[in-house]
Amino acid sequence: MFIDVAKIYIKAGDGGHGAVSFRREKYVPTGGPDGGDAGKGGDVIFVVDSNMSTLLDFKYKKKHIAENGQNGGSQNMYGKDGQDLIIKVPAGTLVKDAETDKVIADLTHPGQRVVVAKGGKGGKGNARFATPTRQVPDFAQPGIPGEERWVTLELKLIADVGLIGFPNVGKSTILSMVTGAKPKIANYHFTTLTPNLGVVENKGGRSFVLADIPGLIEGAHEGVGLGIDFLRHVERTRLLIHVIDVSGIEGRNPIDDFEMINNELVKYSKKLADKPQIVAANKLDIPGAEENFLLLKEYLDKKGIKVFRISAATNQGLRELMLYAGGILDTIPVEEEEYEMFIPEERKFEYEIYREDSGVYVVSGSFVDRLLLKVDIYNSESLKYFHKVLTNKGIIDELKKHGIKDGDIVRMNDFEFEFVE
Ligand SMILES: Nc1nc2c(ncn2[C@@H]2O[C@H](COP(=O)(O)OP(=O)(O)OP(=O)(O)O)[C@@H](O)[C@H]2O)c(=O)[nH]1
Ligand SMILES: [Mg+2]
Repeated sequence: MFIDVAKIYIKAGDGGHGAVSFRREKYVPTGGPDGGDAGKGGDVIFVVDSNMSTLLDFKYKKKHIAENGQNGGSQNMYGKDGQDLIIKVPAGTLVKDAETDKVIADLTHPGQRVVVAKGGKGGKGNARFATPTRQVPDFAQPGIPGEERWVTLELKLIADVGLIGFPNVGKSTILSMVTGAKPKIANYHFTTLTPNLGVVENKGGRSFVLADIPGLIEGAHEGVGLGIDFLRHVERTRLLIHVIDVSGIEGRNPIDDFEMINNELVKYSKKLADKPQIVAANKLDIPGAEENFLLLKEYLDKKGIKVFRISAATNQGLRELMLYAGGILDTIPVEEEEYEMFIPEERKFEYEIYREDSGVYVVSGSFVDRLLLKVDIYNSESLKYFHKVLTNKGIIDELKKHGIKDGDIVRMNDFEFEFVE
């Protein structure tokens, strides 16, 4: 089975909590603080494995969770970091945030590694908060939760040239004749159910990777037949070879075939429809094909589209076609795929300030969410730290710009406090 899309849940490890602890020594009623720092949560890291060719593994295993960091201990004991979780994927895997469909990572070359979910930082132990004026810090930092999200994995085969066309026109036959690939070939529609790849070793020319995908029919963009999902695999090619059966044995007109397939391409993506395309008129060994070929050629000549006369079954014209394809490949610029990159909420420094009708100043956003996680609002020492961060990050100044005065109320999520300069 060929699985080329999968949706999985990933979660990086949570940071452990810093410890609150005091030394106990003989004859000393209360020793100094000795609560240790906690460990960081493990990251979730994607790595390209050249031995993998499908996303099949992800059909059964949906949840991928990295280890949490350990809590800090007394006597300044550090908590251990959680272990990273390595997820292996085949080359050509695009990792997208499932919610926004934005791209998190584009994994193309073997060995490539990308951290897709960051482990949370471990909290500092109370020993870290001791200062000359604060000798008994009775608080420590909690750990930060690890990033978590649902991601969609999409596998796009990495080929230079793609074969497209109606079912049964001879796409797989071409692949089998010009590469070492052994795709299934048969005289019925939808013989090919999953894409096939092969390498064209162009002697005296440029070698390239050729992809054969399942056939398209009218309405493919609405899911008719096998649909157009497989077009994803030719999205990254530089050139399309549009295979048309000019024998007419299936009762269709080759010119209509050409238009119909291109119409489906446009409905899938304008970019794909605009890709350079050459036509391979196939099955010229069948009587009557020649006439149809001439009509098709006249039609395509007017459009400036290059057409080749071939018979895949008898290996006629394939070498010229492949040499031509290899020859123009380098003249076609590789289009850098443009996608909207995903920036995790947790990594943005974002907040918003506004004044409610009641007069309360509201500060909200991912920055606030994160800050509140680090602060123990019932602890005065921790609150001083909180105030310091608000000052350093410019939030106090922002509040003043919004006209805040001493005694006004500020609300951050569930936490309200009186503003005092
Ligand atoms: N006479 C003749 N038959 C051909 C030629 N090329 C392919 N065929 C036959 O056409 C039928 C379909 O060939 P395939 O290569 O499976 O066609 P396909 O386009 O891959 O079909 P799908 O996978 O169903 O989309 C098979 O019976 C082939 O033997 C040709 O040049 N001449
Ligand atoms: Mg086929």
